[in-house]
Amino acid sequence: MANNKNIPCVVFGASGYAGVELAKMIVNHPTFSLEALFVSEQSSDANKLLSDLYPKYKGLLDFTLVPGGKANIEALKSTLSGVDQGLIFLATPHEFSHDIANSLTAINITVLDLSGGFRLQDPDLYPEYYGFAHQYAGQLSDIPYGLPEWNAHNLKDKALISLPGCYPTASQMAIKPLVKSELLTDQCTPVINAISGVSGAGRKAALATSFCELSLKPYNLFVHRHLPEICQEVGRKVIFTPHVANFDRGILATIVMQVKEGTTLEQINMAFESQYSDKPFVRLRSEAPHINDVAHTPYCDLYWQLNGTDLIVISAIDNVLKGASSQAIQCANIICGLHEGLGLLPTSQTQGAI
Ligand SMILES: NC(=O)C1=CN([C@@H]2O[C@H](COP(=O)(O)OP(=O)(O)OC[C@H]3O[C@@H](n4cnc5c(N)ncnc54)[C@H](OP(=O)(O)O)[C@@H]3O)[C@@H](O)[C@H]2O)C=CC1
Ligand SMILES: CC(=O)N[C@@H](CCC(=O)OP(=O)(O)O)C(=O)O
Repeated sequence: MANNKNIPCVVFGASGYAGVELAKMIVNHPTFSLEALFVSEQSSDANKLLSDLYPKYKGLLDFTLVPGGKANIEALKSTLSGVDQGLIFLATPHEFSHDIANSLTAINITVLDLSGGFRLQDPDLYPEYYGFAHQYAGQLSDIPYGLPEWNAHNLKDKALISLPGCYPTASQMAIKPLVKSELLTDQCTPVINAISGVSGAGRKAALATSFCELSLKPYNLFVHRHLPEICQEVGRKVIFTPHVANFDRGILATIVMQVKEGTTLEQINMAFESQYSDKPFVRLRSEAPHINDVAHTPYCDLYWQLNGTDLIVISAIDNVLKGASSQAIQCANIICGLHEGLGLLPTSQTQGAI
């Protein structure tokens, strides 16, 4: 394993919630080095230090936020052109990622997109769920989906990786083991009720997410853009109702499913254990997780209970970490041939690094 910080990393959207977490994890990573941080060309935060926006990171993240105009992006490309391996993280709005990702891919550079710009394989869904027509329709089915517990084998030597959405991460981690083990009835439509902290809406203030306005509310019933993403990845119809509540971090998803007649608790335990026993970021719990068990951590906590043929699975993650930034670092580690937990877990747990 390389010990030097010799893999340059760039973050677009660095001033946002996902971006600042990426910057922090890269700075603290033993092998990645922070090369540059970008915001939009017109950003009111351009040329400030990231630590000006987040004073708790004074001394750690005193990096300038570069405005992403054409000249600065061309300069970045020329800086990265000679590197052996480099990573560009896009923690930017969906349409911006869609527009810029292909122009950043280059020999020895992998672009990891945290937005939904490339998540859906069916381009016809983009106008309805994302509000723009996809210009790279032919590419979509070849772009690996960065859910490492399921797709680690498919991430290396790729120019562009598309990271899952936050609700889809929590949902798939709960549903996929049961689909793989063929324990769900053919008719079962998983019903997902998920509650997210308000950081899921991003950093820019909005009336609907202000402290006095927000309590706990369902939103985007039947039309949320994560609905087709979850269906695509679990291979069956689901019913998904997102909620947002007045806490800052985390998602707790409660998922109701029907298993086949005669299915035992042992079979369900086995479905989860066989998939996740060697996965360092999944914790199979003996009691229902709370949001605060996972907030500010890179873990997905799972718990289930069976009553006859009715199964409830609870899945909890930090939306900004396992739902976005730490998951991107997990993927980046895998892409670079490192232990997936490097920089995220205690060193004693990442000794198997290549
Ligand atoms: N927050 C979460 O829980 C999750 C977020 N994601 C995804 O990650 C990405 C970032 O999310 P999040 O950090 O929450 O968002 P924020 O709103 O907190 O941050 C967005 C970042 O993008 C920059 N930005 C905004 N508009 C543009 C533009 N036109 N061109 C370039 N940069 C721009 C912003 O800076 P400025 O406006 O100053 O330029 C800011 O740095 C999004 O795609 C989101 O969908 C994925 C999963 C979970
Ligand atoms: C609470 C809240 O508003 N959550 C966001 C989803 C979080 C997220 O960022 O997901 P994407 O990567 O798909 O954008 C929403 O519902 O739009």
